[in-house]
Amino acid sequence: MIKVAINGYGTIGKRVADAVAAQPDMEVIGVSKTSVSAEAYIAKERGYPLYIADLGKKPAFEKAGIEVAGDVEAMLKAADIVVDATPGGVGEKNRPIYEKLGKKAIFQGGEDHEVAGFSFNAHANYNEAENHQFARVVSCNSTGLVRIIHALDQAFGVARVRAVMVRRGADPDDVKRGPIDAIVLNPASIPSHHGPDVNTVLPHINIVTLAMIVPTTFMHMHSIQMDLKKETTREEVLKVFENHSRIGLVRKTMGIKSNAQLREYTQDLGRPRTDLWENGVFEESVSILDGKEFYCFQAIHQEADVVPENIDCIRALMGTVKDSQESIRMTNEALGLVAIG
Ligand SMILES: NC(=O)C1=CN([C@@H]2O[C@H](COP(=O)(O)OP(=O)(O)OC[C@H]3O[C@@H](n4cnc5c(N)ncnc54)[C@H](OP(=O)(O)O)[C@@H]3O)[C@@H](O)[C@H]2O)C=CC1
Ligand SMILES: O=C(OP(=O)(O)O)[C@H](O)COP(=O)(O)O
Repeated sequence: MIKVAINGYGTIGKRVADAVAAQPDMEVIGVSKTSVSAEAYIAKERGYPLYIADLGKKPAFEKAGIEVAGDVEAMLKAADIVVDATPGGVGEKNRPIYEKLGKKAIFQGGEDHEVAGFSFNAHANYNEAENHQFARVVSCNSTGLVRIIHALDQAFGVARVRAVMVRRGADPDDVKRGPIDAIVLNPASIPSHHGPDVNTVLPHINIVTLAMIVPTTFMHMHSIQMDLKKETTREEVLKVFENHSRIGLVRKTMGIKSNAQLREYTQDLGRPRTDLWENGVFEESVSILDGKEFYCFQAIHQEADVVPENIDCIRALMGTVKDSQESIRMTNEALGLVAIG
């Protein structure tokens, strides 16, 4: 069993912890936080040993009825590998301790590529991970882009990508963030960081991205155009998506035309935390013009799509499963991830 520590038990960390616990070849040896809050009670409820960054805060946790197993360093020592899901920028500060203890670590998209020196996506570059000590799972938007670009690149070749990201303003629990009544260009300059981020995994792709944020909390929406190298048809493209285990199709007949309806659907499916782990490509939007111009809209659930990627990244870095498709299959089966559509 691979012993996994999750440093940072927040939006991403709590999902990764549950995903690790569901795998047949992994166990959660601890999760960490800095302060007493609702998520500390969830860790207790799930039976995950809770470690804290500053042992000086132990009395506050104990007063709240939450047992503290030790400090973060103790957690790291007990682990084979750590998933660092601390807020963006903190991972970089944590890197020296992983180096000191000689632990493998996975960083998230809030860190720069250079923090790990290797950026990861299970379908695109699983086999390049072995022998690395560090990897970074690219951000939620970049993960969604890499999946669809790589799939079409494998099938038809991709000459160039132009994409617009309409990004959710905040996660559902993030009461301090906005916007409440605005469409904010984020950034106003072009390109947004997503294109260069895609290039950390797929360096040969010609891509330009634009991004803005809007007052929603559930899912980003992408408007994507790609020029393909080989002529194809809409039907052939849909087949590629149907055969991809992390690209789902929001069928026309479902009548879903928004993130809100898609959320209702994942909730009704009984997905944990309503998570949409796969890309949600809107079938009706999938278009091929002049044989080579591809268009679509896709929804990306920001809290969820990186979760299975973190699980595959654990196996890829540990070198325990050599075949990417086998790891992806194991992860999906343990999560109950059967792509929608
Ligand atoms: N949320 C999203 O939509 C996505 C986020 N990401 C990336 O994932 C990473 C994590 O983001 P997210 O989960 O949203 O962040 P959250 O703020 O939800 O969670 C961060 C967690 O880290 C804990 N923490 C903070 N500092 C430390 C520390 N020094 N040592 C140990 N634990 C610490 C916090 O505990 P406490 O609250 O007690 O301080 C909290 O549990 C970021 O890089 C982000 O960019 C990637 C894809 C999507
Ligand atoms: O990784 C994400 O977005 P990104 O792909 O736009 O960087 C997550 O939605 C977190 O983004 P945030 O920095 O707006 O919290």
